[in-house]
Amino acid sequence: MPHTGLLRHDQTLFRDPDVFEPTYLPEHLHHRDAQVQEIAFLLQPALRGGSALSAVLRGLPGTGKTTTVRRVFAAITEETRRVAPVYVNCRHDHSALAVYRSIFRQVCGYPAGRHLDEIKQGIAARLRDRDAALVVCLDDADELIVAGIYNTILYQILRLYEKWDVRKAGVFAVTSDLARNLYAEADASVRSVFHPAEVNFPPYTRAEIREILADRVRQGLYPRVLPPPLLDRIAVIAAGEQDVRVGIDLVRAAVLRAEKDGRRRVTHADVTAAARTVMAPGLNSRIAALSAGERTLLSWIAERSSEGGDMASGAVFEAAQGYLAVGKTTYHEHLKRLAEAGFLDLVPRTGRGREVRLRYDATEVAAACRSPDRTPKTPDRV
Ligand SMILES: Nc1ncnc2c1ncn2[C@@H]1O[C@H](COP(=O)(O)OP(=O)(O)OP(=O)(O)O)[C@@H](O)[C@H]1O
Repeated sequence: MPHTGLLRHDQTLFRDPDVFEPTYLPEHLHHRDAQVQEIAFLLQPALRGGSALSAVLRGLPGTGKTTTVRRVFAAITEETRRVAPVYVNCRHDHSALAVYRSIFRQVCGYPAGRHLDEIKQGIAARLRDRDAALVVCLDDADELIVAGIYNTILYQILRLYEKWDVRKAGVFAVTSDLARNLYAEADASVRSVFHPAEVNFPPYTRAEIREILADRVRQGLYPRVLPPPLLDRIAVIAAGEQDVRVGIDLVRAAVLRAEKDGRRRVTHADVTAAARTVMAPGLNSRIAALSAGERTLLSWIAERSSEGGDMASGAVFEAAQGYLAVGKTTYHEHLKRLAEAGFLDLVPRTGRGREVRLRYDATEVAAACRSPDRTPKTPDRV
């Protein structure tokens, strides 16, 4: 791509647009060595010809659970046929038939028929032929709980060996809901065969997110399209959201905006506008879900924060007295709820008390509090 003048309509800033797609599997997995090792360790017995082990994988959205499992599964598939790793997205496949059809397609290599028993029989026959142990990753397994089939699916997969004379299967149940205990959700008959190890995926730090994004930018964009300070800014926003996916979406949206205007470089304004479209819908609907009291307090905190006021929790309470009719207990309950809902952090201070720190741009929050059902208006800055 030439580097002078405006972009022609047939030119693009994307060297490889696929790397910004949700289904893209990155070549290099950053900062997940410990988790890769734990999963590889759990697969060892099956690789040596024994039973597969199970695990529960936990971590907030965008902490790399899916990517890590898919990377390890891809490596196994290249290496051996003694383990049959299968990935099921339970958001898409949340009926028993859909789950088994997905398993069948991946184990057998062609689409399944319509009858559940025949599908299970087909899976078992292929596993026996290959002398392979089945390992099923149930991503977003919570969806199976909601659909009321979590226990049935686990029970049937984990006891497949009894009925069909195959090696014992393993299940990797994945959740991004940290309040959910996928082991406790299993009933007694399942727990007698489900002894999952727990693999945790902590949120990435800002520096880690920046590194992941820098890698993606190097692969997906032409040089100099995204200036480093803007990449820093995007990493800060994504780290605030504790979700690398937000960063990837922001890069793509900002570059598309520059491309649409025929420019060769992303600007601050592009990132601001991208942040509005990528994050505002979520912010608005979450603010709309707050109680009136919580929303009023959040709006007050946003205004105080944008004016540069003292954000010590006690100072915020004192200052709010002339404005909000809340007692201390209610104030602390509201604060706790706002922190749990991810709008702010309560950061311990040296000395006493805690500091109230907004996770979002204060102007965005104040605007969204005023009209939670509409996209907030923000000045053109990042
Ligand atoms: N360590 C990493 N290295 C490179 N890319 C990563 C890494 N972790 C996450 N990503 C990228 O971030 C995005 C989100 O990752 P992923 O889907 O694996 O997260 P998740 O924890 O499964 O999220 P969810 O719970 O919402 O399904 C993907 O585009 C993925 O490629």
